[in-house]
Amino acid sequence: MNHSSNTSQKQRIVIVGGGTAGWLTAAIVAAKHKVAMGECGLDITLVESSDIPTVGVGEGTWPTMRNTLKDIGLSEKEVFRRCSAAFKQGGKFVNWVNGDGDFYYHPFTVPLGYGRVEMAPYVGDIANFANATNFQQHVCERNMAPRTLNEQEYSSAQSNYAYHLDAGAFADMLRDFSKTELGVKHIVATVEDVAATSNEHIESVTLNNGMVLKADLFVDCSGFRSLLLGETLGESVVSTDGVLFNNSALALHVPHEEDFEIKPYTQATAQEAGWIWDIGLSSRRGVGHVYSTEFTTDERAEEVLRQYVGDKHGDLKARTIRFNSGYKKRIWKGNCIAVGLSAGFVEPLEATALMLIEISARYIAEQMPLPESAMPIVSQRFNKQMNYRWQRIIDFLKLHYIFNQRSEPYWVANRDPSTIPDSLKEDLEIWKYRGPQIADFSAAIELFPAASYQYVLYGMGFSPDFSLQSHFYNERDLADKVIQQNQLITQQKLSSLPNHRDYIEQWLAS
Ligand SMILES: Cc1cc2nc3c(=O)[nH]c(=O)nc-3n(C[C@H](O)[C@H](O)[C@H](O)COP(=O)(O)OP(=O)(O)OC[C@H]3O[C@@H](n4cnc5c(N)ncnc54)[C@H](O)[C@@H]3O)c2cc1C
Repeated sequence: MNHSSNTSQKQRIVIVGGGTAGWLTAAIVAAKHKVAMGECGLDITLVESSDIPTVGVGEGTWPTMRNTLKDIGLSEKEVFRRCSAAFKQGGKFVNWVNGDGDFYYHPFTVPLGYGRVEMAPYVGDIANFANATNFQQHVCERNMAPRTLNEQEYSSAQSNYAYHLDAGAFADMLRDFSKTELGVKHIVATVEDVAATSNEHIESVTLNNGMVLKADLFVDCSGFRSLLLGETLGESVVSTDGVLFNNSALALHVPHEEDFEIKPYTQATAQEAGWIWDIGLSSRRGVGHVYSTEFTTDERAEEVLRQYVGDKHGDLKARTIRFNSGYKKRIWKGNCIAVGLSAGFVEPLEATALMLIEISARYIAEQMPLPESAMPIVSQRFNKQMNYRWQRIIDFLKLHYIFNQRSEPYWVANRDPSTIPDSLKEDLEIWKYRGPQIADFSAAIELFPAASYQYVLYGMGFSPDFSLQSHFYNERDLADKVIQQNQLITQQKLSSLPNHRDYIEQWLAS
């Protein structure tokens, strides 16, 4: 059967892959164009194999996911019900400095006074920056929800927040909603052959049920394999080898203990040759060890993970995932764009992958339908933006490693100056004298604001020498007021916000 014979003036998008990337892309594009109403110029088909499993991890999001889900038309309560979701208000990094129980937070809410007064020079102990300028760390340490039951769903008026979601359930929910509400066509079959007329143009994909699908745009969401962009069009990978060392992960689903709390943040605990993520859902925890096989063995990595979760979970089966850390040089090539793992992957330390999927899908939605003649321009612009974003992500992830004082070979190698990208070295050279400022991140496509860099850098104890510009820092009164105001806001939050688990249970019961 040749679907191209089904002539219409609509442009056809074929998405290969039904993991989170495939379904999020389908949902975002279909919702934006109101495909279900049938009047737009797009036709979207998603084909996924029932024989090739999804990666099944990826449970921490960015705050951007709130608007994404809202725009798709999903009720937040429904998302919580179906995906055993919980709130995420930031990341807590434990043992990243010297491994003796030290920790710092990267909260999602910016420091108080941000954009008005540079607070760092006025905070006595720089490592205490997040605590002195932001309430969210205090709220997280007490396992509180980001809002009260009186507030509307999706309301982030009190605190910026994201989600922890069951990855499998999330893709299933997006699939059901995309099919029933958004007009996305779904084919369960395996792509067996990809016909390309050049290394810039995919003609069609042939499925194991005999169907041949043609499209104006093919979206490669086939996961690490990158069937279309990588295998067929041969696009090369920009590797992060020598900068980010991790290439493996072991993942576990850990049942909750009795009387459990749900942590409203992702905890990343540094280990001898990697780090362990701990993500609280309402139904269980997702726990995994990300590590480098250059510095440890799989057996030792599993031992470390099992020590972390404790003996009582000794019967849980861990799943090993290998990855090549890096990203495709051209993520949109000809009539093929890769979204998700097929476009690239680096260790999930700041949960950047789903956010990049949201950005890519939104870009597709904004550009399509598109005459073929304009595709080279649009793809070139996209590639330029994505290259910049990937480089910024790599720099930001590396930042978490370079001020460690740990003695294990993995950590010593991680702080070796030869492993630090030049772009990050340049930033650090400036920040030595004044710390990261908003103007350093002025690109419209910037991902992490100066606040994120401040939380991580200062949290690790990096203290700029503010003396060269001391004449700028004559706002002690204002800064003291901000610190006092933060204490007041913190007290208000601590006395009004509910416990995270209680909130979810009561909200879902109402
Ligand atoms: C250890 C780890 C932890 C992570 N943690 C986070 C996190 O906390 N936050 C975050 O944002 N991201 C995280 N990620 C990334 C996140 O998991 C992925 O970005 C997300 O799941 C999207 O995956 P995907 O859809 O691209 O690929 P997959 O889930 O692998 O899906 C691939 C799809 O392609 C289909 N397919 C493949 N070949 C064919 C074929 N020939 N024919 C038809 N269909 C085919 C498969 O059936 C499947 O449906 C993590 C990743 C890893 C490895």
